[in-house]
Amino acid sequence: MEGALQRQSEERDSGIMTTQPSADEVSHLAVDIGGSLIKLVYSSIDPNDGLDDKGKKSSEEFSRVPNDNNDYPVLCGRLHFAKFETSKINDCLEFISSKQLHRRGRWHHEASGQDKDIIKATGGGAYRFADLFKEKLGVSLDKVDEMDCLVSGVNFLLNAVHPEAFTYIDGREEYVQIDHNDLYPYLLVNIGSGVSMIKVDGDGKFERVSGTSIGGGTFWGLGRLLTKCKSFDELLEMSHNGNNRVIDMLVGDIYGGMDYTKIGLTSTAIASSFGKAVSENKELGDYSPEDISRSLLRMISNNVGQISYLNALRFGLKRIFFGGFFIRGHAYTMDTISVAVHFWSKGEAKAMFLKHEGFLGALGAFMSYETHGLDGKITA
Ligand SMILES: Nc1ncnc2c1ncn2[C@@H]1O[C@H](COP(=O)(O)OP(=O)(O)O)[C@@H](O)[C@H]1O
Ligand SMILES: CC(C)(COP(=O)(O)O)[C@@H](O)C(=O)NCCC(=O)O
Repeated sequence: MEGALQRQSEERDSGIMTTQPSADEVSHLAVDIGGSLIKLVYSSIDPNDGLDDKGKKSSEEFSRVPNDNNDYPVLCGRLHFAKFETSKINDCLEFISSKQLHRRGRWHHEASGQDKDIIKATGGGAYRFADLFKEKLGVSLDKVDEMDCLVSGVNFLLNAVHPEAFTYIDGREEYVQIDHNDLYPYLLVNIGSGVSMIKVDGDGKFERVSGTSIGGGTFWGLGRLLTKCKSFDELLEMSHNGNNRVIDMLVGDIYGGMDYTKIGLTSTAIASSFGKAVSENKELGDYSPEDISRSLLRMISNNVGQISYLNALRFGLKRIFFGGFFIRGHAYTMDTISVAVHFWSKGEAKAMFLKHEGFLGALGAFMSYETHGLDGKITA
């Protein structure tokens, strides 16, 4: 599959994809309504669909073929992904309505009328916005647990999609060959608005072992307040050009430019995030938004990396998969998390990232059509 899905999904911030299946071809829609973003996953059956005007793939094909009875399992055809800001839920509803994604097409003529008006939904918004979906689209949300969805989403990706997981070391993405016989246990760290850490022992076998409220929402919320930037992408973009050393207090700042070798800290290690702002007689406006964004991104990525490692250590886990839209395939974020995991584990644990990072929950909800057998099979 060409490029990272992250890049494809960025093109879809407006919710507009290059090609759309017709309503007749849409088979299933699932939504994950989080604290910051709504994620949609829907499938279409037409094999020609999903190609943009340049003939490139704009969505992902999952090649489950009809079974012996000539039935199509839910997860067949082409999957489409879209996302919206949760604060713009009306745009999302408009998108679903204009594409008739909630009206399953000709493949579902045999599904009962009641089943047709139900869509699988996960995330807190499945509760918060249930009435709105009913009012605006006339559909009921069949709620699926968020943690269940994250785990089934990631297990599906790790087992069925290659390449999916990759490491990010010294500025290089390297895809990881997953050994299906040696996948479990692992730690899944989902960095959404907040952060959940889940020890996964198998299909449907997991425990949420920890979490932190210092996550993607913190980066975006604090960043917006401190830099006055207008979008998450702008904030992330600014971090590219920033220098965290302007604001962060380094070990060298405290130790007169020296390393603190005895406890393994180099002079360039951050001793205190944002710590320099205390000792300098400067106001917020004296710092560049780029430097602020860089320090903030580094602080949060480092913190998540460190807590993740500590939880991996707690349970003797060597592999940590990071998901959630905070990552956004962003080089500096992945680098900071990788370095934190490497540093704290002394190279024992490995940070891995996922191409479909932000769609784990939505994919899990999508797959629950199959698991829960809402209408299970589609007769061709
Ligand atoms: N376009 C965007 N708008 C807002 N936040 C974004 C955007 N893209 C990435 N993010 C980041 O992703 C986080 C949300 O990640 P996500 O996995 O969707 O979590 P949630 O389910 O809580 O919405 C935000 O808190 C922010 O850090
Ligand atoms: C409550 C949540 C599961 C909601 O998921 P999200 O919308 O952030 O993806 C998540 O924000 C979280 O795990 N927060 C951390 C709470 C804590 O453990 O302190």
